[in-house]
Amino acid sequence: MQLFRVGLVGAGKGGSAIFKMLKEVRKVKIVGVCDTNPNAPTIAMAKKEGIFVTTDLKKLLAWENMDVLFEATNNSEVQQQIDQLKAPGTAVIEAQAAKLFVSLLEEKEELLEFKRLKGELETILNSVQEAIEVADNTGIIKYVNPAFTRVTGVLETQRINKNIFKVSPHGALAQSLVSQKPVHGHRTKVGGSGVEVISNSAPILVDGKIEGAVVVFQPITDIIKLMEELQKSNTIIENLYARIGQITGSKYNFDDLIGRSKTFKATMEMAKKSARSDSTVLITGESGTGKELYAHAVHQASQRRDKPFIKVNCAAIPESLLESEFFGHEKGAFTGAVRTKLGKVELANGGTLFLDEIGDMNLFLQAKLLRVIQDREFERVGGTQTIKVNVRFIAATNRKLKSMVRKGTFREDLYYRLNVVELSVPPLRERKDDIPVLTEYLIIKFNRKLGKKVKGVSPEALQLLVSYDWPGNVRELENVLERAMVVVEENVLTHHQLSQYIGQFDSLSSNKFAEVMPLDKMEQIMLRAAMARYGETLEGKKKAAQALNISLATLYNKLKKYRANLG
Ligand SMILES: Nc1ncnc2c1ncn2[C@@H]1O[C@H](COP(=O)(O)OP(=O)(O)OP(=O)(O)O)[C@@H](O)[C@H]1O
Repeated sequence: MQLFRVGLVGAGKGGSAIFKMLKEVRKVKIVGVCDTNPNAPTIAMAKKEGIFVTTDLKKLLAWENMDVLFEATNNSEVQQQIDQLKAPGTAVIEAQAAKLFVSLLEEKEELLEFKRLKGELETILNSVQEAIEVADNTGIIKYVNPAFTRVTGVLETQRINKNIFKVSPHGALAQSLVSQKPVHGHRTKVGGSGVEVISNSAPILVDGKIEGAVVVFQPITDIIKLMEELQKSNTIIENLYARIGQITGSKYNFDDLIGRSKTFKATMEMAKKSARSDSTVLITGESGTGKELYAHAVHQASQRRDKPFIKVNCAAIPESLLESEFFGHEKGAFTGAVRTKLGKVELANGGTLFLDEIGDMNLFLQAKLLRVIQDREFERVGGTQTIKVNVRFIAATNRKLKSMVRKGTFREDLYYRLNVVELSVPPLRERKDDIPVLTEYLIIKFNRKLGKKVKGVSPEALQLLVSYDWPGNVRELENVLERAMVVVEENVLTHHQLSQYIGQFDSLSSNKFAEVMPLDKMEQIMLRAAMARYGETLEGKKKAAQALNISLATLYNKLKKYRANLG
């Protein structure tokens, strides 16, 4: 900013008034004050401000680059001296004209400030994405910004000087002019363009008097359409989540777990305790001991009972699909990913994720699972967005995870993350007291399923069941009883009937084949053994197919072929 360098001669009353006036002007710098009286009032004021003061006029006039000199002595001798000695570029202004000089300076400054503001405002108005339109208090349109034309397709020349009450009588701008109040979120079509917009307007009030109004608007066709679509999608998602909760809720509760032995009761106690917390649970135990049943029951008794219970069988899913099965994938993440798919982790949000056969999970996925358990967040395959979830984890395995950790096939950190609460389900041979009650319970269950009226087992039959070791645990007991009940005519199961089915698992698994037999017979025996071991459910068949190293489809074909013989 260019400063006017001024000097003052005469520091009396008049000089003092000029001094004060000049101090208020931003563009003025007082370079010196002169008075023959060193005690004149302005001399003290100037000294205080660090301004040069002198009693010798020559010294003040020696300032070369002084633009203006104010003469406030009213002394003609002094005036003459000034005329003789001042630098040629210095203008002399008498005290009476000081006020005029200052107001001219101020006006100039205001003009410059106005120009600057106008420039700023123009830049803002030109660069905003929203359309802006201004009308005066009679409704004549005075201004539209470039975005107005971009949004509406109406040229500035077609709009300026039109009357808003004619071109957009129902718009927000017209409303604000009439009501002298702001209008918010007004949805309308811009007159003459048909473009749907959402607008906000406000009156322009100067000293309480309406001078016009301004409206700012955006095209809403796209925004609203997208919002409506989004709202629809959100409703669908909410409904689907509710449906997932209903469909995937756990099927069993603690009442479905039968037993009376001490070991059974201790396991139940532990399981019930874990249901009251939200900790991760690792259920261990041999195949068929009821690990999955416990997982369902823990979820069912927990706070999460109304939320999904999602099961992943880590052994049944091909390794290549496991990651996407777990975490889902984005559309186009890989060939065949035609749409975005939610993974089991996401589906289980709010509820429980049951990781069955966790010992069969590969190391790569173990690392990914660890992150979800630790941070409760993950990304879909092919996705970049981090998704947060609130999931409780329950894992189960019949493998010895600790020795897998030692061998390096199971991550130690994951093992400890999973094993917050360990629920170890003992094999049936270690809780033989449970066999009579389980038998009773299963007979009732199969009576219902098969439409039979079996009352129980004979004392010898019970003796047989209790003395047997049940390598396939409760599942094997279930299979033996069901097979016997399918064919039984009487209402009591005998030793003879049960002994036909009992032990198949044992003899087959201990590989006691002495005789040579036709291969198709051997195949039948193996099929029967696999079905006895894994059960007739879809899960069981999947496991059987895996154990036999054939596809599920082949298993179904073979079962169909040998159905008559398999009984
Ligand atoms: N205490 C029990 N009371 C009633 N039924 C039981 C009990 N324990 C197991 N079962 C039944 O035994 C069968 C096998 O149980 P489950 O599938 O839970 O075993 P698992 O330990 O998960 O087996 P795997 O390791 O092979 O997956 C199921 O039909 C289940 O209902």
